[in-house]
Amino acid sequence: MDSQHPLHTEEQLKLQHTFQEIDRQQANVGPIYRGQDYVEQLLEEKREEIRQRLALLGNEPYFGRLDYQEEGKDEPLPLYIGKRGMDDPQTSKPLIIDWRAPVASLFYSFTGGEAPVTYEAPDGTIEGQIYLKRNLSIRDKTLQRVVDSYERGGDNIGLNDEFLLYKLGDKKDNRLRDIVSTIQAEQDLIIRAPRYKALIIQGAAGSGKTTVALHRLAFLLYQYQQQIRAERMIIFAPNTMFLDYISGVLPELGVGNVKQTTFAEWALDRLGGTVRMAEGSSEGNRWFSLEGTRPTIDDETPGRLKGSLAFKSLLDEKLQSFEESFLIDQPFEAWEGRILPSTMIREWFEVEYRHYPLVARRERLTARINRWLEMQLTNIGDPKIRKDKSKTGKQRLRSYINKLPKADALTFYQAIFAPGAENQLPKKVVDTTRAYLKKGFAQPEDLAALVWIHYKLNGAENLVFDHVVVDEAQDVSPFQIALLNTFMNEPSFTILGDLAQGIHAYRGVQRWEELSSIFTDDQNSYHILKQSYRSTLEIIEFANGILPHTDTGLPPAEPVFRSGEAVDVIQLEHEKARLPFIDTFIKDNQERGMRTIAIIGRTDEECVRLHEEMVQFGIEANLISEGQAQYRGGITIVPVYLAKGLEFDAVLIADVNERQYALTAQDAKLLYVGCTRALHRLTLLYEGKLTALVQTD
Ligand SMILES: Nc1ncnc2c1ncn2[C@@H]1O[C@H](COP(=O)(O)OP(=O)(O)OP(=O)(O)O)[C@@H](O)[C@H]1O
Repeated sequence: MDSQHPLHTEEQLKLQHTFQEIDRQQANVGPIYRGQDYVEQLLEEKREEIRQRLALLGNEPYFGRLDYQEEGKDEPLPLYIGKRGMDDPQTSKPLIIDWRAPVASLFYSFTGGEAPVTYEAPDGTIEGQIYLKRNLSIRDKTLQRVVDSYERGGDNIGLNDEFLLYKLGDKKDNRLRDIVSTIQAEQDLIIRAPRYKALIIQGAAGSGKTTVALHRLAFLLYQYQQQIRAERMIIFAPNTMFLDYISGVLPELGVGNVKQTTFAEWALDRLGGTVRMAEGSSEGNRWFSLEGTRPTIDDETPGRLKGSLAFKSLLDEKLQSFEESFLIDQPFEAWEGRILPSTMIREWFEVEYRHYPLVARRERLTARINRWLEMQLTNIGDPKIRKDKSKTGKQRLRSYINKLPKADALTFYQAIFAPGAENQLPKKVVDTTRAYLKKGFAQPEDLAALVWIHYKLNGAENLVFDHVVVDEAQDVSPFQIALLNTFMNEPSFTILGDLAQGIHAYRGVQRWEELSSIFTDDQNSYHILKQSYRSTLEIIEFANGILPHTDTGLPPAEPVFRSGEAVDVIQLEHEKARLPFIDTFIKDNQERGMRTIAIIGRTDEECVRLHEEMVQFGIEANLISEGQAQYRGGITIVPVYLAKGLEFDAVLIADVNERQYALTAQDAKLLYVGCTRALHRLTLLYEGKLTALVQTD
């Protein structure tokens, strides 16, 4: 809509008034309090919250308008919807409605037509009519764009997608962004789903899974503000660089203090420094290298096996028999003739302290025997004899307790893999695990088991989750989810992933049932997101061609109708042509306004080599390697297995010959991940014979 249009002027005026109101309210908040008075400090916390809310509104007060007439009211009212709400202090009427408020759900669920609409409010279902749905884009305090996606009585053809397409056409920087202004109905259902559910979401690449999960957290905090605390919510993501990439979304939504971590970091923290990770446990070397023979993946693959619920049951059995045989069947003899019978010791241990975890029971038992000993000593009149007996008694108590087995997670876990241990586990897994455990190291796939044992032996520290988000959940194991579930009174999970991107199949799940089986039927809630928002129609259709080779049986992703350029698959005449091609690709895309450009390689080694060659050629780029903590954006070289979760305006897959991407499900998943990283442009290069995963006709 052009800026001279009367509606533009109307909205311009409304915006000016809104900014004046925000300024007025900001001026009224009052000065910052830095004193020691407790009540004042509490008030200051509230004031600070208001300051932050108004600051957020000061950038972009709202993004949508819905003209809505509630049943029984005389006329429609314009509702302005923003990231946070703001009331008129005089009338207490809302000037801006928080996008998470019940009535705002209409903005997302409404897709046209003149039929009455309903939404769920705390008091029940509310019915009404919609007259107008308008998107407003405000940047740098100015109104940039006004798009009506519905007007009652109008023809409304094609209007619905216009604003979404305008947003999707944006070029990206190095951060994932919020999507409050264009959340789609299928996404909104997930965001607003009830709290006590284990939501499992299978979503196509680019369907907004990560984004939706973050918006869901913001929603839960709003909806259950009296019951849920941000500090007790946690997001698990695959690596620290990905965490950096998504770290902007929650603050943009005005949410702070939600812990964002990787499973390994969290697990090592729980184990309190008692376990170290083995050198060379890097996944790039183990699973994605092209050197040597490619490992096969089955139920005896260490990650699959140690992540299974069957392995957890095996540990539970071992833990139980450990507990049952924990005590030694011997009385405690403090000194000659002064005996505490073993039946008494067993009574204390098995009855009185039964509810404590093993480590605490051991401590309590020690203290109890010690108290018994002190009692015996008080009966001795002669101080010298008493001193002697005390010395002997304490020494004997120490050695008695030392005979009880050591109850720490690593020692227990080592015993599972000790020679001769009967554990029905495959010999190969037992041998390799024993070798590195002996040196005090663990591999990533041991962490769930170690934390579980630690928790069983020591009891849960004071750790309760109000909600857990697990992103890229196709890569996590049932054992990990079952473990996290023990830190909740009732399951409250958002578990999101895409089996077609299950490149870590050696430790992840192959079917969602592996995770849903942890929960009861009424706790489970399964959703599918088919629509893909990230890429152009051409890129999605191209990637859909690879999908059948992933052997996941998943349906093709559905594109939003955003057409771009054709995907190029280009054969190089000679290796020497590669660098000049990359150079031109980068420059060409930069000229077209692309901000993030990725050159995706197959392995770590290939990317390191390519990076060196590019530097020599005079092309500056950021090389991404495993363990990296930051994602910088700009021009990136990245091995395909680390590109998962990220996105780039333009992508060049550096070599797609048949050796790099063989006709296997695992390679198909890798190539699918690579292709679906691109928003606007995708090119594949190869030398020699093209991979059979790609069809050109
Ligand atoms: N409703 C929407 N409006 C605008 N943009 C959207 C919407 N949904 C998703 N997007 C955009 O699509 C892109 C993909 O989102 P996101 O990374 O959350 O998807 P994903 O399903 O986690 O992808 P992947 O499985 O490939 O990691 C992002 O740029 C996001 O901003």
